[in-house]
Amino acid sequence: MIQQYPTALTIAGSDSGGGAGLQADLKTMQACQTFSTNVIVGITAQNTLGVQGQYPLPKQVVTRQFASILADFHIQAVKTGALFDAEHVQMVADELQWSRLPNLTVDPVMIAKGGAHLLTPAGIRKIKSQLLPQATIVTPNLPEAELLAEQQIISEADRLSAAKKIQQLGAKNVIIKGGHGSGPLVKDYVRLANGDDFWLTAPRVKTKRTHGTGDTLSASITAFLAQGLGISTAIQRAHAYLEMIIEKPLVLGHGHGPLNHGGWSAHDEI
Ligand SMILES: Nc1ncnc2c1ncn2[C@@H]1O[C@H](COP(=O)(O)OP(=O)(O)O)[C@@H](O)[C@H]1O
Ligand SMILES: Cc1ncc(COP(=O)(O)O)c(N)n1
Repeated sequence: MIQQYPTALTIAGSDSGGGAGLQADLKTMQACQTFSTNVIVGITAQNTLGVQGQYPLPKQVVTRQFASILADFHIQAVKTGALFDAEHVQMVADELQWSRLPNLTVDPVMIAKGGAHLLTPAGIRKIKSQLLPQATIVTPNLPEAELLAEQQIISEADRLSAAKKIQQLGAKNVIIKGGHGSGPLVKDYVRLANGDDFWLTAPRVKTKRTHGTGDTLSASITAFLAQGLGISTAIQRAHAYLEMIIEKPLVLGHGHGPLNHGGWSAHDEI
């Protein structure tokens, strides 16, 4: 039987609040017309107010999920999200290495919007040494880019030099997201493997309903890569999708609320 629908894999943590992590990835992929399988690396007890508990899963539970997925599906693109610690980053890097799955998006999730750390310092070092060399694209926010590039990022020139340093760690393409910046515009900086670069700019929406924005952008890029789009087009379409739904949030929870992933239709122009 020939698989007839674009299919991806997300390797991530579960968010009981439903707005970020694995749950954001699955909803995003569906909205962007790609089917996603999933490897759950750990479970968080979480809501819009913060992360109340983190429970990384035993190695056997993680590797068994990979085996089940790889035995059945033809995976066209992959993304990683919260991976918790060095041991789990290594597990995932090993599975990706031997399975040789194409189109890897690494979202180097380190700190949740509410301030909780979702990755240990040793986990950050492992992402740099084991995952970035395999990455088609890495999608850090500003604090994550500072940690990966080991430099402060204040000016636009700092973003350019940080993106170059992150490429030197092995990631082919880099997007440094600008949500944590200030000013009336949110500016994401993209540097492609061939050295071309560009900015994606959008009006800063005045909202605290930004839980899962990073997961949503990286899952959307993954969905479009699974469909065979080129990296530059996939990034631009993902950005357009995010900017469309961030303007129509669901009013839920008491903290950083979730996005409305289904808040666009396939007929919308993105
Ligand atoms: N207030 C906002 N208005 C418009 N776009 C935003 C806003 N906040 C974040 N974004 C967009 O959401 C995406 C995720 O950005 P960011 O918040 O920096 O990442 P993360 O969720 O990983 O911390 C980026 O494409 C960024 O441009
Ligand atoms: C399981 C999990 N994965 C990722 C995030 C990051 O999302 P955000 O930065 O929007 O809090 C999260 N909060 N929880």
